[in-house]
Amino acid sequence: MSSGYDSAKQVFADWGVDTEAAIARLKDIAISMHCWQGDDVVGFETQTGSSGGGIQATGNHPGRARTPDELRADLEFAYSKIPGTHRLNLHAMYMDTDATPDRDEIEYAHFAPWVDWAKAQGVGLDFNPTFFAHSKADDNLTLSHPDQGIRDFWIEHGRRCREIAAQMGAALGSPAVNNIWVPDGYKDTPIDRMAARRRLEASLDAMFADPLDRAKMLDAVESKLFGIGVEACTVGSHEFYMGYAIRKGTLLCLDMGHFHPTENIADKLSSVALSLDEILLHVSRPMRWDSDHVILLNDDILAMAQELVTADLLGRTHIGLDFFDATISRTAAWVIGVRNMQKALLRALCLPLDQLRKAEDTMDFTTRFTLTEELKDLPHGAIWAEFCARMDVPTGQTLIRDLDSYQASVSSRG
Ligand SMILES: C[C@H](O)[C@H](O)[C@@H](O)C(=O)CO
Ligand SMILES: [Mn+2]
Repeated sequence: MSSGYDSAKQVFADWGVDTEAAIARLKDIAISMHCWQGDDVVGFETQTGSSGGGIQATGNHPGRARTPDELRADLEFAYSKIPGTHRLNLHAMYMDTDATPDRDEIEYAHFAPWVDWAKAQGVGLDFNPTFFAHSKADDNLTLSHPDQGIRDFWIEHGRRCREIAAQMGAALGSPAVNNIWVPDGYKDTPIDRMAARRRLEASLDAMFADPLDRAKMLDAVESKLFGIGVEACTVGSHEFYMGYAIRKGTLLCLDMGHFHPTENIADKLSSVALSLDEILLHVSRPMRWDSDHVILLNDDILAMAQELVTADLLGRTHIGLDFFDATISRTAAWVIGVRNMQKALLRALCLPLDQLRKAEDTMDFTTRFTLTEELKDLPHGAIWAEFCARMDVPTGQTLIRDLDSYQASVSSRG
């Protein structure tokens, strides 16, 4: 234990905060790190279409993972610099097989190498059907397409992904969240939004028709405000999916990049949690038209972590990340992004909640205000450094050197 931690621990203790309890709690929070930051959302299929689904990684920083083995090596490096044990969020387009199944033909065997790897690494897996980057998604319509044949193709893809996720969860002893995001929408104002939304609802119902064991997999649905090419209407809007998730008992995925820029996503947690058992987060950072910048330790992330703690939602929220930046080291993006989420959680876990609640409950807003501002001066960095030291991961300049040297080792990739 460092003397820096000793004195910081005492500072927090003087505020009534037990930093040992905070560290112990943080150690057990698994964050689902998304595979797609590692290769700019390209995937390992041979069959693709022109549709990017309105999402796009920009930049040409060297070192993009081109194979499952390269991606796994990068992931292993990233996990080795992140304190704790975490999860991997895999997309269906990242199958690892010599076969070339179309999306409506995929099977668990095509992902078995990922499960073997996850078992060896001690990480859990989450999963996502891929409803974009395919010729049958080129209209930016999939589950809500007017053509029944196209809808059936994607329903079959979704069904298979649920089965695959359930097998992953069974193999790893922890339920895999299977998250549905479809790019469906219209560039210009549609005449019949209701028809499109009825089609999406019917397709989801067909996909979810077989109940699967919640100990093995959990269904989640993800809304979006707009994307490139679907500026006028997104069929799977927030209201659509919130209603759907409540009625059908699925998880609702709140992606922080999928709302109007002035909306406070942290504020939504306590509202939706009253009507939902579990929530999935895609922690992200929107900027202008993009919904997926790498997360900073900024006010939005701090607020999100604070809500998870103060509303007691950590036990029923699955924290996933969703960003992709190809202008910087992809492994550094993962490491710094996950660590930022953890730092935000640590700060939230180190709040003197009793004092803050008491001030609010007694309408003493001056004290609440004074407390929140004075607390910003507490030595959070020393608690974080101690956590990293105990978990045997570097901080500061050592971390930067490690990130740089790994990046140098992958820079020659073509
Ligand atoms: C690749 C992911 O499925 C995707 O980012 C989705 O979660 C999303 O947020 C689309 O904007
Ligand atoms: Mn997302």
